[in-house]
Amino acid sequence: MTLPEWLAGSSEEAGFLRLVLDHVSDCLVAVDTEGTIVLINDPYCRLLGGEAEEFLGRHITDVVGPQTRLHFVARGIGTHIGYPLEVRGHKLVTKQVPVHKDGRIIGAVGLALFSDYDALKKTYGRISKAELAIPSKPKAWQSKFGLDDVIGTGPLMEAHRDALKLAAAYDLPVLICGETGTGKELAAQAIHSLSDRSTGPFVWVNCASIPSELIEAELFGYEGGAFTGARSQGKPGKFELATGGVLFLDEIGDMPLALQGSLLRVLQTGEIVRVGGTNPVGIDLRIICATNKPLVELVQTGRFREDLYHRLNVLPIEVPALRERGDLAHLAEHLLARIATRLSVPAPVLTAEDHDRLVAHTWPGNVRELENALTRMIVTGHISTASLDYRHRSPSVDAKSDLKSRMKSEAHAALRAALMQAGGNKQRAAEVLGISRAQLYRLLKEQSPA
Ligand SMILES: Nc1ncnc2c1ncn2[C@@H]1O[C@H](COP(=O)(O)OP(=O)(O)OP(=O)(O)O)[C@@H](O)[C@H]1O
Repeated sequence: MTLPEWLAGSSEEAGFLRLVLDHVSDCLVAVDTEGTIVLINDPYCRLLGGEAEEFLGRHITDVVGPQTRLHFVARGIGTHIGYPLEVRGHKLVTKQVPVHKDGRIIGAVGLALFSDYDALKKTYGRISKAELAIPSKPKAWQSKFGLDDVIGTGPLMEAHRDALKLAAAYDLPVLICGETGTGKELAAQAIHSLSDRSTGPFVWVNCASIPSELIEAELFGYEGGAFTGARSQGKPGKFELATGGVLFLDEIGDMPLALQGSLLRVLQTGEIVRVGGTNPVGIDLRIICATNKPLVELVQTGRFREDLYHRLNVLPIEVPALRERGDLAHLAEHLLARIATRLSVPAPVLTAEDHDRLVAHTWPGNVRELENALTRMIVTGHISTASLDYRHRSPSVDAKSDLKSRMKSEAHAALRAALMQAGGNKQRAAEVLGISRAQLYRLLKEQSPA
């Protein structure tokens, strides 16, 4: 092994350290903050098929390949554990950790946790068989859906699935547009699941629902004591949590203008600064945005920054509205089966009359509305869609109070169905309905006798 000056030396300790590093049977490499290799042990040199002198002083990506993240780790994006890497035809599972000195990051070390992928798979199989609990990423960070969950037939849906596959193949920003409930979040999750970042987190932020005074701290994190009520040890923001994966910015059209400026700066510099902090932290993530707002119109009327729009709109995806898709019957059958399984009841069969009713409706709430109507059908035995046509009808003044009470009772029926579907879990029921927890509690309160 050849050591950099700061590790080289003739003392007994330095000699012993060199031997230890070479006798570690796993590959080990260290870089400085520029990503330049400053240390590499014999096992790694053997895997690379060369001598240490050939590799020292070169950038890690030149030697190991572009998919390594060690140079980002050396710039402070955090630790990667279990990061898969293919080096000269060898599949490794690595751990990449920053090296600190006097409270500052001075580089990073990459260590192969497993150099033999097949052996790892066999070990994993044995562990799974023994049903040992393997700690997993928190559920909220994982994408739950893949391309197979995007149900639909016909040319529009085929083109949609092709667009998702294309977006998954390139590590570029994606802007997903479409009406409410069309499956924009589903599309974002499918892209993440299909992409090279699938082992990284999928972190979701709803730009419309976070109070504007909290949104900076939520996105960029904060240092301890940054403001009244802040945790003393500080908190990482969504950008940091999404390191190595995808940050999904839902309802981007509702992002306050001031924050749009901050987001643009992050995208330009690739760094964030926590609220109350001074040190920039490098970030490595992919941004996927979604909106049901006409973003171009928002740009024209000055409510959305044009420069940010162009940064985000690299790979645009338009999710078709349900009424345009032409595959309603197919989708309905599929969803009915899925909901029935979730509720542990047999799936009802749709009659010709049911089909007619479904096709006659315009589905302003798209697939989410269809899911809810079908859930209600399972619970009540009949399809009720009419009152949800409110956006497409103009009721007379006399009809308004009747319409209001019918909408209320529809909302309560939907609430009961969603609670059943979610096994009584209110958070999940709110998600099923696409409303906030506070709205769900309001509905529950309305429903309960005074
Ligand atoms: N093609 C599809 N196949 C199966 N399920 C779908 C499809 N599209 C949407 N869904 C389902 O419809 C519901 C709404 O989807 P999603 O939350 O992705 O919509 P959205 O467009 O992000 O909604 P919003 O604009 O209100 O945030 C989810 O339960 C989702 O699984």
